[in-house]
Amino acid sequence: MKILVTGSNGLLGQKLVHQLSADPEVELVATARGTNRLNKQEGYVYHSMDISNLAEVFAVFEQEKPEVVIHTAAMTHVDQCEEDKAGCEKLNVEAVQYIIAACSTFNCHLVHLSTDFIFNGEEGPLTEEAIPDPLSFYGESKLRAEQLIQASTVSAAILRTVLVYGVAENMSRSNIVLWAKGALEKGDPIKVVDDQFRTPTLAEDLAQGCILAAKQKAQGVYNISGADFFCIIDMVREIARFWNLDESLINPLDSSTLNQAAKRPPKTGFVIEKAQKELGYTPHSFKEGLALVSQQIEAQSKL
Ligand SMILES: NC(=O)C1=CN([C@@H]2O[C@H](COP(=O)(O)OP(=O)(O)OC[C@H]3O[C@@H](n4cnc5c(N)ncnc54)[C@H](OP(=O)(O)O)[C@@H]3O)[C@@H](O)[C@H]2O)C=CC1
Ligand SMILES: Cc1cn([C@H]2C[C@H](O)[C@@H](COP(=O)(O)OP(=O)(O)O[C@H]3O[C@@H](C)C(=O)[C@@H](O)[C@H]3O)O2)c(=O)[nH]c1=O
Repeated sequence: MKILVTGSNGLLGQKLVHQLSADPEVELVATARGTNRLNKQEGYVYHSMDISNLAEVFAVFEQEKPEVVIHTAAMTHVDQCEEDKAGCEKLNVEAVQYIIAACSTFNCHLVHLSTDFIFNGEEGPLTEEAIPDPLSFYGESKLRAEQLIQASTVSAAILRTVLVYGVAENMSRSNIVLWAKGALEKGDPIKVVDDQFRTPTLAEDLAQGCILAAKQKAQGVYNISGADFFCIIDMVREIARFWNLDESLINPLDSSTLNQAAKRPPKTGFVIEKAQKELGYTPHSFKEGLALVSQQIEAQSKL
């Protein structure tokens, strides 16, 4: 099966490249904007592909004719989306229309990535049937992308995920596990919200969910996240305990005092039973996820 991945330099994109390039059933085409930033460059084909350039998207699809595309690329800095709405619209909505058009022309199945930020966070954990009501422009853009896919005739799965964490190379965006670990190791006091609730997702688990959906050409909406539901401050305390760091450096904070440009939903998190039953999705526990991250950090430090 030939699978094309967009955004292969990103956190999820990198995990997909590592898993799919080692899979004998898969012929992998990795694409990202500009150069390939991964150290591993064997076992797959790479094309520079800017998802906001319709001609480039069509040229790559024409040349490669993939059977499935896993569309991970997006503007993922939530505050940047609020401050640059036109840029966000271009990447998170218009570019999705280009991917839909390419899938339709080349008869390609689409696996699309979406988010818990399409919800208002009044209650959680949420099932696939929960009613969207985004609080931020990022959430709104991702919801409109979902609606474009649902209104199209392409064969597609929409995978919604939550607060992804993990280690990758040359990352353009950090994540809470690396951020909290880094600060606590330096002995810096940190302020952590005690009014947001999530089911954090190990990047490797999300990649597994994408690959299961791709191979089965799953259709419809699936929640793909971790199974452990946390208040963010408790999650950070767990990070401190895992690496034997000083928990007294963690101070509670009310979200409203963070002064972020975009509002975050207070309580999300997902019920993942549908993905477990229908796709065979088997996420790690948060503790197992931290153990994997720890091994990867050690391996990186030996390079
Ligand atoms: N991270 C999270 O917590 C969550 C993520 N998601 C969704 O999951 C998906 C994957 O996220 P994740 O891997 O964590 O995010 P990253 O920010 O790590 O990766 C996104 C990638 O998209 C690339 N990109 C941006 N613009 C373009 C473009 N014009 N053409 C091609 N590539 C482009 C970026 O490239 P570059 O590196 O060059 O900037 C980046 O590598 C996204 O769709 C996101 O909305 C959903 C919920 C939670
Ligand atoms: C900056 C900061 C964040 N936090 C908390 C708030 C939040 O719950 C968590 C992560 O905050 P960030 O601003 O890094 O990430 P954030 O933009 O909230 O993460 C989101 O990313 C997008 C792409 C998604 O789709 C979502 O699923 C979501 O997880 O850390 C603190 O507690 N203290 C802080 O100083």
